[in-house]
Amino acid sequence: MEVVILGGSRQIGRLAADAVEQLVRRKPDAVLGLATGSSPLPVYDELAARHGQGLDFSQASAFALDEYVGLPAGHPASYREVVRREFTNRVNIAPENVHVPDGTAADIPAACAAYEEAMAAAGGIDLQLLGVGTDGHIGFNEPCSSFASRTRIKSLIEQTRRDNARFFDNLGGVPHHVITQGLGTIMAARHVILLATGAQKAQAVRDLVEGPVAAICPASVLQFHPHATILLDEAAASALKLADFYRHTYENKPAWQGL
Ligand SMILES: N[C@@H]1[C@@H](O)[C@H](O)[C@@H](COP(=O)(O)O)O[C@@H]1O
Repeated sequence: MEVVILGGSRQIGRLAADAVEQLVRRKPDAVLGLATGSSPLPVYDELAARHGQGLDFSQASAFALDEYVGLPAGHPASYREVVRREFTNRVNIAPENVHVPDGTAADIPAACAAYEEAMAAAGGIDLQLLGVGTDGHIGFNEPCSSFASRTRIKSLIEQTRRDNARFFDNLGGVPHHVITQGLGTIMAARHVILLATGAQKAQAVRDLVEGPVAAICPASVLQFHPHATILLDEAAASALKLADFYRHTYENKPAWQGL
């Protein structure tokens, strides 16, 4: 796990975009894993700007992490819409190469299995962007999710529904159920980049980076990932014991090393 502490979300967006750009230039048909929420927005802004300068996504494909169950097609808070609005419509990824779990499926378990199959058929996720919930969730894998889990239906805890109510008219509009890639699915991505900003994430960041690996903090499973990068601002890093060590390590890293 590499922890990088940066000045703010612009810098975080640029560094994550550098990793995406290097991947897409090296492997034009790269498979990207997309997160929603506020944390990845600076990355998408930066990638949209770079697309304007010629960065080509025409052969790339993308898989979203998760989706609410039961929102009508076109609902502005559905992740299918968010992914389209915030990223894929702003670059030249072919619409048929953009995948989001089907939260309207009549047969949810079958839709989840089909999603796993589509990821496998695409060759697996090359680079997975992640945010983190204040309770340590990644995707919508709430505390005590199985580390071996694959894409499936989950229930949201109230804290997550409250955190996400800002995207809906009111708390009552936030679905109770979601489809999410499992922790096992996320762990199969070849590189994961988790982004966190703000003091409200400091405890979750401390737990995931320096706490014991425990299902009560689902993101802590990333300590077992062979290539996990954690990009933080100062506020999100404020509870880390070894913050100075992470700064020193990153500042003294050979320039060719990349993320
Ligand atoms: N399902 C998403 C997560 O993928 C995201 O990481 C989290 C944090 O969101 P934010 O980045 O807005 O804090 O929100 C939602 O619950």
